[in-house]
Amino acid sequence: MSELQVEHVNVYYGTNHVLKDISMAIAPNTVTALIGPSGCGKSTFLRLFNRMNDLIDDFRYDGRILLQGQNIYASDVAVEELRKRVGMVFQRPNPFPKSIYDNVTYGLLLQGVRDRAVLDHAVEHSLRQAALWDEVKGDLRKSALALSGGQQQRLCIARVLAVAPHILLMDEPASALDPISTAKIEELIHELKQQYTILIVTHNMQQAGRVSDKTGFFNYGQLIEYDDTRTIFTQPHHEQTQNYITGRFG
Ligand SMILES: Nc1ncnc2c1ncn2[C@@H]1O[C@H](COP(=O)(O)OP(=O)(O)OP(=O)(O)O)[C@@H](O)[C@H]1O
Repeated sequence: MSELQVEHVNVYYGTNHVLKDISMAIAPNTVTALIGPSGCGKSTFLRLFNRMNDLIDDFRYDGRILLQGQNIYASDVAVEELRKRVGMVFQRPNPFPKSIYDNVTYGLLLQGVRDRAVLDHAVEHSLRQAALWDEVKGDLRKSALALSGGQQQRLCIARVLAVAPHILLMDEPASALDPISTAKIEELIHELKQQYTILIVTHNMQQAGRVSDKTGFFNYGQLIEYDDTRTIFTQPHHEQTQNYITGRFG
Protein backbone atom coordinates (compact mmCIF):
# COMPACT_ATOMS: atom_id res chain seq x y z
CA MET A 1 0.00 0.00 0.00
CA SER A 2 1.08 3.55 -0.62
CA GLU A 3 2.13 5.55 2.41
CA LEU A 4 0.45 8.59 0.90
CA GLN A 5 -2.20 8.64 -1.78
CA VAL A 6 -3.33 11.89 -3.40
CA GLU A 7 -6.52 11.58 -5.44
CA HIS A 8 -7.75 14.31 -7.78
CA VAL A 9 -6.84 17.16 -5.47
CA ASN A 10 -7.64 20.76 -6.34
CA VAL A 11 -6.63 23.68 -4.15
CA TYR A 12 -7.91 27.26 -4.28
CA TYR A 13 -6.90 30.37 -2.39
CA GLY A 14 -10.04 32.42 -2.90
CA THR A 15 -10.55 32.43 -6.66
CA ASN A 16 -6.94 31.46 -7.38
CA HIS A 17 -6.92 27.81 -8.49
CA VAL A 18 -3.38 26.84 -7.43
CA LEU A 19 -3.38 23.02 -7.65
CA LYS A 20 -5.25 21.32 -10.45
CA ASP A 21 -6.46 17.73 -10.29
CA ILE A 22 -3.31 16.30 -8.72
CA SER A 23 -3.02 12.55 -8.18
CA MET A 24 0.10 10.89 -6.81
CA ALA A 25 0.95 7.71 -4.93
CA ILE A 26 3.97 7.79 -2.62
CA ALA A 27 5.56 4.57 -1.41
CA PRO A 28 6.95 4.19 2.13
CA ASN A 29 10.66 4.78 2.71
CA THR A 30 11.14 6.81 -0.42
CA VAL A 31 12.27 10.36 -1.07
CA THR A 32 10.07 12.36 -3.44
CA ALA A 33 11.39 15.63 -4.82
CA LEU A 34 8.90 18.32 -5.83
CA ILE A 35 10.30 20.66 -8.46
CA GLY A 36 9.00 23.43 -10.67
CA PRO A 37 9.13 27.19 -11.22
CA SER A 38 8.37 29.68 -8.47
CA GLY A 39 4.66 29.92 -7.70
CA CYS A 40 3.72 26.61 -9.36
CA GLY A 41 2.27 25.24 -6.11
CA LYS A 42 5.02 23.02 -4.64
CA SER A 43 4.83 24.41 -1.10
CA THR A 44 1.03 24.39 -1.18
CA PHE A 45 1.17 20.74 -2.19
CA LEU A 46 3.63 19.92 0.62
CA ARG A 47 1.51 21.76 3.21
CA LEU A 48 -1.53 19.64 2.32
CA PHE A 49 -0.02 16.66 4.14
CA ASN A 50 0.17 18.28 7.59
CA ARG A 51 -2.90 20.44 6.95
CA MET A 52 -0.92 23.64 7.34
CA ASN A 53 -2.90 25.25 4.53
CA ASP A 54 -5.92 25.07 6.85
CA LEU A 55 -4.41 28.10 8.61
CA ILE A 56 -4.84 30.20 5.47
CA ASP A 57 -8.20 32.06 5.52
CA ASP A 58 -9.49 31.49 2.02
CA PHE A 59 -7.98 28.01 1.48
CA ARG A 60 -10.31 25.45 -0.11
CA TYR A 61 -9.62 22.03 -1.49
CA ASP A 62 -11.41 19.06 -2.99
CA GLY A 63 -10.26 15.50 -3.69
CA ARG A 64 -8.81 13.05 -1.16
CA ILE A 65 -5.49 12.62 0.63
CA LEU A 66 -4.90 9.31 2.38
CA LEU A 67 -2.15 8.57 4.87
CA GLN A 68 -1.81 4.81 5.28
CA GLY A 69 -5.31 4.52 3.86
CA GLN A 70 -6.87 7.09 6.20
CA ASN A 71 -8.35 10.32 4.85
CA ILE A 72 -6.41 13.02 6.69
CA TYR A 73 -9.16 15.60 6.04
CA ALA A 74 -11.90 13.43 7.57
CA SER A 75 -13.90 15.18 10.28
CA ASP A 76 -12.67 12.80 13.00
CA VAL A 77 -8.97 13.47 12.36
CA ALA A 78 -7.29 15.49 15.12
CA VAL A 79 -4.88 17.86 13.41
CA GLU A 80 -2.42 17.80 16.35
CA GLU A 81 -2.25 14.01 16.10
CA LEU A 82 -1.74 14.22 12.35
CA ARG A 83 1.15 16.66 12.85
CA LYS A 84 2.88 14.17 15.14
CA ARG A 85 2.81 11.71 12.28
CA VAL A 86 3.77 14.26 9.65
CA GLY A 87 6.70 16.46 10.67
CA MET A 88 7.89 19.51 8.77
CA VAL A 89 11.25 21.23 8.32
CA PHE A 90 11.29 24.73 6.85
CA GLN A 91 13.59 26.67 4.58
CA ARG A 92 15.13 28.78 7.34
CA PRO A 93 16.19 26.98 10.50
CA ASN A 94 13.74 28.07 13.20
CA PRO A 95 15.01 26.77 16.55
CA PHE A 96 13.30 28.12 19.65
CA PRO A 97 15.38 30.55 21.75
CA LYS A 98 16.00 27.77 24.25
CA SER A 99 18.74 25.26 24.92
CA ILE A 100 19.56 22.47 22.48
CA TYR A 101 18.09 19.99 24.96
CA ASP A 102 14.86 21.97 25.38
CA ASN A 103 14.42 22.28 21.62
CA VAL A 104 14.52 18.52 21.14
CA THR A 105 12.23 17.74 24.09
CA TYR A 106 9.70 20.46 23.24
CA GLY A 107 7.21 18.22 21.42
CA LEU A 108 7.52 15.42 23.97
CA LEU A 109 6.83 17.81 26.86
CA LEU A 110 3.74 19.02 25.01
CA GLN A 111 2.66 15.40 24.85
CA GLY A 112 3.03 15.17 28.62
CA VAL A 113 6.25 13.14 28.77
CA ARG A 114 7.99 14.02 32.06
CA ASP A 115 10.27 11.05 32.74
CA ARG A 116 13.80 12.41 32.68
CA ALA A 117 15.33 9.15 31.45
CA VAL A 118 12.86 9.00 28.55
CA LEU A 119 13.60 12.62 27.63
CA ASP A 120 17.38 12.10 27.88
CA HIS A 121 17.14 9.06 25.66
CA ALA A 122 15.01 10.89 23.09
CA VAL A 123 17.48 13.77 22.98
CA GLU A 124 20.45 11.53 22.30
CA HIS A 125 18.58 9.33 19.84
CA SER A 126 17.11 12.23 17.84
CA LEU A 127 20.38 14.16 17.76
CA ARG A 128 22.19 11.04 16.58
CA GLN A 129 19.58 10.49 13.86
CA ALA A 130 20.04 14.09 12.79
CA ALA A 131 23.84 13.63 12.70
CA LEU A 132 24.36 16.38 15.28
CA TRP A 133 25.05 14.44 18.49
CA ASP A 134 28.83 14.35 18.24
CA GLU A 135 29.00 18.11 17.71
CA VAL A 136 26.78 19.08 20.65
CA LYS A 137 26.82 16.24 23.19
CA GLY A 138 29.10 18.13 25.57
CA ASP A 139 26.95 21.22 25.60
CA LEU A 140 23.26 20.38 25.48
CA ARG A 141 22.41 23.35 27.70
CA LYS A 142 23.91 25.81 25.24
CA SER A 143 21.43 28.07 23.44
CA ALA A 144 20.30 26.67 20.11
CA LEU A 145 20.77 30.16 18.69
CA ALA A 146 24.54 29.86 19.28
CA LEU A 147 24.77 27.03 16.73
CA SER A 148 25.73 27.59 13.10
CA GLY A 149 22.94 27.74 10.50
CA GLY A 150 23.64 24.20 9.34
CA GLN A 151 23.69 22.89 12.91
CA GLN A 152 20.45 24.75 13.64
CA GLN A 153 18.79 23.08 10.67
CA ARG A 154 19.91 19.64 11.87
CA LEU A 155 18.61 20.55 15.34
CA CYS A 156 15.24 21.40 13.77
CA ILE A 157 15.28 18.00 12.10
CA ALA A 158 16.08 16.37 15.46
CA ARG A 159 13.19 18.30 17.04
CA VAL A 160 10.82 16.85 14.44
CA LEU A 161 12.22 13.31 14.76
CA ALA A 162 11.84 13.34 18.55
CA VAL A 163 8.06 12.98 18.25
CA ALA A 164 8.54 9.93 15.97
CA PRO A 165 6.70 10.93 12.80
CA HIS A 166 6.19 8.66 9.78
CA ILE A 167 6.49 11.39 7.18
CA LEU A 168 8.99 14.21 6.88
CA LEU A 169 8.08 17.26 4.82
CA MET A 170 11.05 19.43 3.87
CA ASP A 171 10.52 22.80 2.21
CA GLU A 172 13.85 23.78 0.65
CA PRO A 173 15.68 22.62 3.79
CA ALA A 174 19.16 23.42 2.51
CA SER A 175 18.61 26.57 0.48
CA ALA A 176 19.83 28.84 3.29
CA LEU A 177 22.92 26.72 3.99
CA ASP A 178 26.53 26.64 2.79
CA PRO A 179 27.70 23.73 0.58
CA ILE A 180 29.15 21.68 3.45
CA SER A 181 26.00 21.95 5.54
CA THR A 182 23.95 21.21 2.43
CA ALA A 183 25.95 18.03 1.84
CA LYS A 184 25.32 16.99 5.45
CA ILE A 185 21.57 17.51 5.07
CA GLU A 186 21.60 15.50 1.84
CA GLU A 187 23.49 12.65 3.51
CA LEU A 188 21.02 12.81 6.35
CA ILE A 189 18.06 12.54 3.98
CA HIS A 190 19.65 9.44 2.56
CA GLU A 191 19.97 7.91 6.04
CA LEU A 192 16.53 8.97 7.20
CA LYS A 193 14.66 7.34 4.37
CA GLN A 194 15.40 3.95 5.95
CA GLN A 195 12.83 4.93 8.57
CA TYR A 196 10.76 7.74 7.11
CA THR A 197 8.93 8.72 3.96
CA ILE A 198 10.29 12.05 2.82
CA LEU A 199 8.93 14.77 0.55
CA ILE A 200 11.29 17.59 -0.33
CA VAL A 201 10.69 20.81 -2.24
CA THR A 202 13.84 21.99 -3.93
CA HIS A 203 14.90 24.48 -6.56
CA ASN A 204 18.22 22.75 -6.87
CA MET A 205 18.07 20.22 -9.71
CA GLN A 206 21.35 18.56 -8.74
CA GLN A 207 20.01 18.11 -5.24
CA ALA A 208 16.76 16.56 -6.51
CA GLY A 209 18.85 14.21 -8.63
CA ARG A 210 21.10 13.26 -5.71
CA VAL A 211 18.57 12.71 -2.94
CA SER A 212 15.31 11.52 -4.45
CA ASP A 213 13.85 8.28 -5.77
CA LYS A 214 10.87 9.93 -7.42
CA THR A 215 10.40 13.42 -8.78
CA GLY A 216 7.24 15.38 -9.49
CA PHE A 217 7.49 18.33 -11.86
CA PHE A 218 4.81 20.99 -11.31
CA ASN A 219 3.96 23.90 -13.58
CA TYR A 220 1.08 26.38 -13.17
CA GLY A 221 -0.54 24.16 -10.56
CA GLN A 222 -0.46 21.01 -12.65
CA LEU A 223 1.60 17.92 -12.00
CA ILE A 224 3.13 17.67 -15.45
CA GLU A 225 5.19 14.57 -14.84
CA TYR A 226 5.85 12.24 -11.92
CA ASP A 227 8.28 9.39 -12.36
CA ASP A 228 11.52 7.82 -11.21
CA THR A 229 14.04 10.61 -10.67
CA ARG A 230 16.41 9.01 -13.16
CA THR A 231 13.73 9.04 -15.85
CA ILE A 232 12.76 12.65 -15.14
CA PHE A 233 16.36 13.79 -15.43
CA THR A 234 17.46 11.64 -18.36
CA GLN A 235 14.38 10.82 -20.42
CA PRO A 236 11.47 13.05 -19.45
CA HIS A 237 8.29 12.43 -21.41
CA HIS A 238 7.17 16.05 -21.57
CA GLU A 239 8.87 18.91 -23.31
CA GLN A 240 8.04 21.25 -20.41
CA THR A 241 9.95 18.97 -18.03
CA GLN A 242 12.90 18.81 -20.41
CA ASN A 243 12.93 22.60 -20.73
CA TYR A 244 12.76 23.09 -16.97
CA ILE A 245 15.46 20.63 -15.98
CA THR A 246 17.81 22.00 -18.62
CA GLY A 247 17.28 25.51 -17.28
CA ARG A 248 15.38 26.89 -20.25
CA PHE A 249 12.75 28.41 -17.96
CA GLY A 250 11.97 28.82 -14.28
N1 LIG B 1 -1.08 32.23 1.95
C1 LIG B 1 -1.45 32.39 0.68
N2 LIG B 1 -2.55 33.11 0.36
C2 LIG B 1 -2.92 33.29 -0.94
N3 LIG B 1 -2.23 32.80 -2.00
C3 LIG B 1 -1.13 32.09 -1.74
C4 LIG B 1 -0.67 31.82 -0.40
N4 LIG B 1 0.46 31.09 -0.47
C5 LIG B 1 0.70 30.89 -1.78
N5 LIG B 1 -0.25 31.47 -2.55
C6 LIG B 1 -0.33 31.45 -4.02
O1 LIG B 1 -0.45 30.09 -4.43
C7 LIG B 1 0.33 29.86 -5.59
C8 LIG B 1 1.31 28.74 -5.30
O2 LIG B 1 2.24 29.17 -4.31
P1 LIG B 1 3.29 28.18 -3.62
O3 LIG B 1 4.00 28.96 -2.56
O4 LIG B 1 2.61 26.94 -3.26
O5 LIG B 1 4.26 27.92 -4.86
P2 LIG B 1 5.77 27.37 -4.88
O6 LIG B 1 5.87 26.54 -6.11
O7 LIG B 1 6.08 26.71 -3.59
O8 LIG B 1 6.59 28.69 -5.03
P3 LIG B 1 8.13 29.04 -4.58
O9 LIG B 1 9.00 28.10 -5.34
O10 LIG B 1 8.29 30.46 -5.03
O11 LIG B 1 8.18 28.87 -3.08
C9 LIG B 1 0.99 31.18 -5.96
O12 LIG B 1 0.16 31.80 -6.93
C10 LIG B 1 0.94 31.96 -4.67
O13 LIG B 1 0.86 33.33 -4.92
